[in-house]
Parts: sequence; structure tokens; C-alpha cells
Amino acid sequence: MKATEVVSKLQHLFPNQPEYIQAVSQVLGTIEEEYNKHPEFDRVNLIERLCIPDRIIQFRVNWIDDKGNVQTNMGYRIQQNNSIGPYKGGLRFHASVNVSILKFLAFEQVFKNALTTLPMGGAKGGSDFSPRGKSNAEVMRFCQAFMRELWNYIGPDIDVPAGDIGVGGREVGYMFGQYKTLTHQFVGILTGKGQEFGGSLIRPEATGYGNVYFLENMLKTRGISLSGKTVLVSGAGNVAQYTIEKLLQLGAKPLTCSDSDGFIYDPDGIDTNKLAYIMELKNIERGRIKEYAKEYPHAQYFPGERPWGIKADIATPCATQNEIDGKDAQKLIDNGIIAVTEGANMPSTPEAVKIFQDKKILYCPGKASNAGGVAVSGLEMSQNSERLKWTRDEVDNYLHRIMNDIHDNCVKYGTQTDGYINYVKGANVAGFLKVARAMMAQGVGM
Ligand SMILES: NC(=O)C1=CN([C@@H]2O[C@H](COP(=O)(O)OP(=O)(O)OC[C@H]3O[C@@H](n4cnc5c(N)ncnc54)[C@H](O)[C@@H]3O)[C@@H](O)[C@H]2O)C=CC1
Ligand SMILES: O=C(O)CCC(=O)C(=O)O
Repeated sequence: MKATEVVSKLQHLFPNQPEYIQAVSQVLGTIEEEYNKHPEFDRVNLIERLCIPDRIIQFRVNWIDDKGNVQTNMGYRIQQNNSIGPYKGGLRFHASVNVSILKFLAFEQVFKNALTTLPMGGAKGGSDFSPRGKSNAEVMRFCQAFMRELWNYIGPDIDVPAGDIGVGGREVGYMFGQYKTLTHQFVGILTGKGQEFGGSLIRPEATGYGNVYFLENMLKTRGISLSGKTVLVSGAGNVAQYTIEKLLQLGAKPLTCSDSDGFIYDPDGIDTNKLAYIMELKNIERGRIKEYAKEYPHAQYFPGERPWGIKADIATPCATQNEIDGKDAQKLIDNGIIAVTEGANMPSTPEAVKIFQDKKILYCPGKASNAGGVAVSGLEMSQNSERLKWTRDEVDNYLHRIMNDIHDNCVKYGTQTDGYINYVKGANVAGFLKVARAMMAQGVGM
């Protein structure tokens, strides 16, 4: 297999899908050497079967707004690969959603889910509907309309969606209710459900907590403690909030967070009370992060900017894809950053990744460091299957163990001869080998 040839074929087949091509290029570039040690893979064209989704389900979603107008949005589910378990991955509701973005996310999800050690295949879905600025009733009607189209393609042993940007507990609840109405079945069809109806403890916290557990492991490889370290966080949603919470529990000092309008910098640090304010602002009032600077006048608000120019020890992007470009990466390096761990999916551009790796800082891609969310989704599926609910400590300990195992796997497959741990290579090769072996064992579908 020649990675560049496969990528140019995919580019030709799927023009105008830059995020998908970006994700595929990064993975193929790092697994090429390992892949070519196994001629049996090429004999069954494993690489194209891995890169091209099993299927893409695309549908129109009509819903009625508060004024009685019929609105139209697009809905999608990309079922990428189910070699190691039922399709699994989040739903994103955001105006920017398109096939390219969902294909990159579904592709990444396959490797991430393999890394968790749990039996989950990879998928992603969503809509160009954005809950921002919509009433609760509009969000409910949209979620119901979305599920009316999707229900036939999912099932607890087929495909189990969850949240992502714009899809939290509220949206999952409305979709779950609609699935139940349509099918008369109470089954674990979604994860991230409410605690009262089959949700797992720690699922809301899992991506953020896992991100910080992974960071701790990376720092340990250089004998560095997280305590007292200053941290740049972007985003102010689910992943950012629980990343900040765990950073605080472990003695670090988060300085920033952001939304798509700008970022706040609090030189005194975002403490527990300030985090409670952000959670109320974002999860209940659904307000903008600029309000933080009015509430805490020591903090500064930077409209239209990202936090990467602020001096700190560590950065953790937790908002969206390609939010750290080459210039941002250079600013972080110039300011002496020691580690970057990704809470978001593919937040660093290829130029940024190269800069981090050339400077040999600790850098980990999202498919490893943010895998805690889907890992606890997997644990939610287990609890639903056995109709039991585990304690907070049980789930958190399991999550911690999974993040440690992912770190160990990255070290195993990513350590270079000079001792530098290439976490990108480590995560991609470890995830790939598991999926490839399962695909080989199951033969070629005819
Ligand atoms: N929720 C989960 O369990 C997981 C989420 N992720 C990834 O983490 C990232 C954040 O997801 P969540 O926190 O769940 O979503 P969320 O909807 O709770 O929060 C997203 C945050 O990012 C900000 N944001 C969105 N688009 C932006 C843009 N273009 N520029 C700047 N800021 C923007 C939003 O304002 C918001 O603060 C995404 O990349 C998602 O794919 C990854 C693994 C699991
Ligand atoms: O919990 C899940 O199933 C998916 C979480 C997710 O969307 C992700 O890992 O990017």
C-alpha cells in the first residue's frame, strides 16, 4: 500500500471533502509501514474497505418552528465499520455539519473505539440543525423529527448513537423518547441518557476526565506533575467543562475557555465557583462566554479570537476541528508549551501537528486522549444489557484503567528509536491492527 496513492484515489472519488481527506491522510501516513508488513492485508484490499464507509444514510428532516413554519434540515448517519462491534459514535447538531465533517469523524471513531478495548465499531451522524437560538420546544420537535427518520437504521446491537457538539442530555432524552414511542421498546438505543432512564454515572464527565487522565500519563513519562501547571482550554461545552473540573481536582490552573464568538482569559484561574458559573451559563441559560468577563472583572474577553497566544504550560483544545493552525502552534511553542492534549476531534491542523512533533513536545491526538467519552458509552451499553447500574467509583475506576491502557498502547506502538513517543503513530497503529485483524477473520462480504 502506498498511502499517497490511496489518498489521491479517495480525493478523486470524493472531491470537496477536505476534512475526510485530512483525517485519512494522517492515519494512512502513520500506518503504512505496519500495513506493508502484512501482505495478506493488501490481497483483500483492506485499506479501501477501511477508509470508505460501509454506508451513508442521508435523509430530510422536516420540523415545525414556534411560528408554525415548516423547516427543512438534512440528517445523516455514517456507518463506517462494524468489525469489532455495533456501530457507535455521536451525533452532531451544528450549522456547519456536512458529509465531509461526518466522514472524518466516523473514520476517526473506528480507531478510537478500537483503542478503548471495548467491542464497538465506528459511526457518526448529525444534522445541519443548530440548537443555538432555538426554543426548548423547537429542539424537541427537531429531535423527534430526526429520530422518525433514523430509528429504522439503529438498534442496541446494530448502531448506538450518542452526543457530540450540540447534542447533550436534553437532545438525547428527546430522541430516546421518540424511539420508544415509535417502537414500543425500552432499549439502550442511545448513550448519554439521563440517570433515571438507563444513563451511566460519569458519562457526562467521561470525555473531560479521560482527557486529563491521559494528560497525567503523558506528563509522567517526563517525570512532570500536573499540580500547579497553567492550562489553556478552548470550548465551554461538555468536554471543556469536565476537563476544567478534573484539572482543578488535580491541582492545575485553567486560565481560559471559549465559544465560537471569542475566549475569556482569567489570570487568577478558573476555580470551582467560576466553573459552576460557566456550567449554569452554558447548560441552563445557554448564554455566551463573554458574560464571564462581566461576572468576573479580572478576566478579559477577546472577541473573535482563540486562546493560543496566552502563555501557559499546557494546552487542551476542546471545541472543534482545525482550531489550532500552524501559526497558533508556533505561538504555543514560542511561549514554552510542554504538552498538548486534544479533547476535541482533530483540533490541530497537519501543520500544527508537525510543529509540535518537530519540537518534541508531548502531543496526543484526540482519538486517544478523548476516547474516555465513548469508553463510558460502552460501559453504559454493558449496564443496559445486564439491567444494572454501576456506582460512580466503579465507572470512574474503569475509565481511568482504560485511559491508562490506551496510553500504554500508544507508548508500545509509538516510541521512536530516540525515545520520543509519537502518540499519533502509536494510536493509529494500535487501533488499526485490532480492526484489521477482525476484518481479516471475518472474510470479505460478497
Ligand atoms: N461529547 C463527547 O463525549 C465527546 C466530544 N468530543 C469532541 O469534543 C469537541 C467538543 O464537543 P462537546 O463539548 O461535546 O460539544 P458542546 O456542544 O458541548 O460544546 C462545544 C463547544 O465548542 C464551541 N464551538 C463549537 N464550534 C466552534 C467553532 N467553530 N469555533 C469555536 N468554538 C466552537 C461551542 O461554542 C461550545 O463551547 C468536539 O470536537 C467533539 O467532537 C470528542 C469525544 C467525545
Ligand atoms: O459516546 C459515543 O458514542 C461517542 C462519543 C463521540 O462522539 C466521540 O468520541 O467523538
